[in-house]
Amino acid sequence: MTNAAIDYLSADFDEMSLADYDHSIETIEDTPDEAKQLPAWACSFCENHDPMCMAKCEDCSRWFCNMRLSTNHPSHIISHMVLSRHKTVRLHPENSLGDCLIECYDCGASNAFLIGYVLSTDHTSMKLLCRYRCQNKVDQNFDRTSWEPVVHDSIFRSWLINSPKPSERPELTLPKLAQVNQLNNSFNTDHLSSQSIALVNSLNSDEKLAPVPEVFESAEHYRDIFVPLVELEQAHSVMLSATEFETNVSATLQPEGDSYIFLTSASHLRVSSGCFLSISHPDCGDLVLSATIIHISHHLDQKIKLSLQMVTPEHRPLFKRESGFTVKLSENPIHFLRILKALKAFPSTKAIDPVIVKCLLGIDVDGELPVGFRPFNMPADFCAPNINKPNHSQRQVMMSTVSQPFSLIQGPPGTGKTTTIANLVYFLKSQGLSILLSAPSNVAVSNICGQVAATGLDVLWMESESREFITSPNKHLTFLEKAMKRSPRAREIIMQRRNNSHLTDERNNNADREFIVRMRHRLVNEAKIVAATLSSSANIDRQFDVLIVDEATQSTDPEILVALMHNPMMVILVGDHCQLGPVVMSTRTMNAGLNRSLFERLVLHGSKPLRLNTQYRMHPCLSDFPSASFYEGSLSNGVNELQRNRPDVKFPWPNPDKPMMMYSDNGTEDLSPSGQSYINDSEARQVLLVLNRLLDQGILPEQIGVISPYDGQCRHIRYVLATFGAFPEEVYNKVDVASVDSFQGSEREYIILSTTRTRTVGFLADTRRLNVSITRARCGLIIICNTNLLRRNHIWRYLIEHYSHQGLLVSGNLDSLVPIQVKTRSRTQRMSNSSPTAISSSTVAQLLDESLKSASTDTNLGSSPAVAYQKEEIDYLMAEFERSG
Ligand SMILES: Nc1ncnc2c1ncn2[C@@H]1O[C@H](COP(=O)(O)OP(=O)(O)OP(=O)(O)O)[C@@H](O)[C@H]1O
Repeated sequence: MTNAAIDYLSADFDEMSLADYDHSIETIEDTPDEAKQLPAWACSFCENHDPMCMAKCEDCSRWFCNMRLSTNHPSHIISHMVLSRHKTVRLHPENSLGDCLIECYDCGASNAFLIGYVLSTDHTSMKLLCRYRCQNKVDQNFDRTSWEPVVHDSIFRSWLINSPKPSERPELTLPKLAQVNQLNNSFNTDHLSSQSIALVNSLNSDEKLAPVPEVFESAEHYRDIFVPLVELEQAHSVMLSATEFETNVSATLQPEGDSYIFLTSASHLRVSSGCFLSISHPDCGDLVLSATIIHISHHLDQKIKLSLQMVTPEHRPLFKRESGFTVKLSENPIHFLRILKALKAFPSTKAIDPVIVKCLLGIDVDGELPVGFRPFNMPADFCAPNINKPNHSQRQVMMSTVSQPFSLIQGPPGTGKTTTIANLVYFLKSQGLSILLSAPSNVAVSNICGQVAATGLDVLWMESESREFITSPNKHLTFLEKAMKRSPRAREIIMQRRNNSHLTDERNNNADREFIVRMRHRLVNEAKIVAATLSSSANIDRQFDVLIVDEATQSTDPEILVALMHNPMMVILVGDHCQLGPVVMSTRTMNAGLNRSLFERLVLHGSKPLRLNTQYRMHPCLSDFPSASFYEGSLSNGVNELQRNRPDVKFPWPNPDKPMMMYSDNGTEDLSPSGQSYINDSEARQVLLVLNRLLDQGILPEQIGVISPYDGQCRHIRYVLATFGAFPEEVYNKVDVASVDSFQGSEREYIILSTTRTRTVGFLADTRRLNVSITRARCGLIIICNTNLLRRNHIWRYLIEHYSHQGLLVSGNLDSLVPIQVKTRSRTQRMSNSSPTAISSSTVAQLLDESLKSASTDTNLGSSPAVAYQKEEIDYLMAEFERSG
């Protein structure tokens, strides 16, 4: 069962009255006697057993009908497939097509979300063909352009499986979505322990969750609000892992250097670096190969290549297989357990200074200072070696920060958050203070370690042990690398462990482990600057004078509590609440406010963050809109047109002085092959044309980023590039194609954005996602979108008008682009051609607030594609819910 399912159905559940609920339970409980008389093919969600309406899920051998509760709700079979991630469907023997799988006529692919039909040129026959392998290879008797998916608008086409309206079948009691959720939950618990099943059952509770207030009365109050929310999140994570497996997977497994390569088409698992994977095969008995994913790359034909570091030593029999693997992802519960431990200890702990506790709770400290705190005066000409000399706003922000115990630093895109942190660390260290540097994700911790180390300071990165084999920049700063340099014995033990030869002798093993633990203790206590993710900081057993959290707006409130347990007298949170916030899995916890960071809560409560205001990333024409729309026009440009213009690049910009354009495309969205996201083939092909044009001009592929809010579209774009691209595959492989959410914090010279949606705005409506999307490019931005849809949304309409009034909204052939003018609402609301877009800050505040309510977001899994993927599911299901509402 997926979290999205639960969200979707829990949302419905919340809206049911208790009487409805009682009645629905009775209805479920009343059915068994009758159900006994139903044929084997009766729908597992309702009593429908009309053979023409039925489909069998081949992945679990259950039958479902193709009816939906009301317009735009998914049909029962599609609900089940989405909730359970099942994809193969068989028709009933009495169906006019007979007892057959819905599969590709040419290659036999049986993922129903991949299958579509093409008509013969004389319109007398049709063929079922899969989207990727066979759609483009039809012979001349068929019209390739007529290909349409068999699942349309969350239901199988009715010519394939009948789908009467509920009003046509009044005798049927159709279950509420909440009941569908509960029933489906019970199908998916086969792989769970009894403890996990208990957790999962707690998901169906109708207990109302108390909302997160802006201010807490006490530590007990804080604990009582957050513990149930974190426990619910944990339950969602367990449910997610229940569906994270695929059987009958075709793959090859081979050694490569120190690691192993698993090349597979099981691409719908939400893999990300650091995930734990187990691989087994029915022919190999109980042999289960356990491994950590250390690198992921995407291949032609939707294949992914996983580099694995094996945890189990014996796996050779698996090498001989090429199909039939079972692949399962495991969730790591430690993250939630650490947060819960900190929350439960919070009321009685002495580990946090009372003044810092008040700051955390949102209580006014009234001039009180933490024990040992003294305000510093920063020298006006302060500058750390080897990094950028601070600009005026950075210096102002640093001076205020070092004079107070608790600071919020807001860094809009490209304004030098990392540079500011590195300068601050250099100063604070020079004052003899010890510093814990933290962030929600390993990527962010690595980045900050690199900048601080560039000033010549020594940083110890306490990377989690599970990431030992994952390559990342600044690895030389990690504990294991430093321990190996410090002691030959540590080197020997770590090298032995890496070669798995330590597994043989248990006694030596214990002694070795103790040696490493002592070494760890020694290095941590000697270090003045230690870095770790918020979660891993729970393993660091010492106090620090200062806590600095980068990307603080991407972590939930209680995640920061984990790091506060180190008793800092100075806390500095750095982030930007106008960009994407933390991801939470459940709509219920989101509605209660768990997706709001501590930073954001304090800003909403009235704290004014210290804002960095000079951006060094974007061509000035690109920063106009974000500055006016999201930062009250306060952003100034640290770079000028000359520094960002590329006169050597002959690209058909509608205005050569403004390297930006919005291309209006009229393609249509479809469900992705996973059934959980969206693709838009027409936009993907337009991306290819634009990308080729940039590459033709000599732009390096590494300088170009292709982004979409939908992971399904990113995968589809990769396929289109690899299949239809004019350049060699190696060139396209160097172009970063990634979801907007995973691109937060990154930049490229040129960005191509494909917004994908054509029916509903979905989670494009999140203002903060829009902000991230349009602030990644340094030299040029091309937005490919459906303007007819997007103009229905408030903030997107402003953006469309901004482009249109400058003649930058276009359609047609790249060599003869045609400008499009959009009608504006009134002269006063119109955006000027010469001055930045004018949207009042109250409008933006309101939009941001609305976004907050509707947004779902990220954690330490954070910038990983896996999480972006989860968000899509939520979006997909929630969009369905909204439409049905
Ligand atoms: N004071 C400065 N003078 C000149 N360039 C600067 C200065 N501060 C930052 N920069 C440049 O601005 C760019 C962005 O800096 P940095 O990576 O620190 O920003 P950031 O706010 O962390 O970015 P992001 O939005 O990706 O989080 C870098 O190229 C950096 O060299």
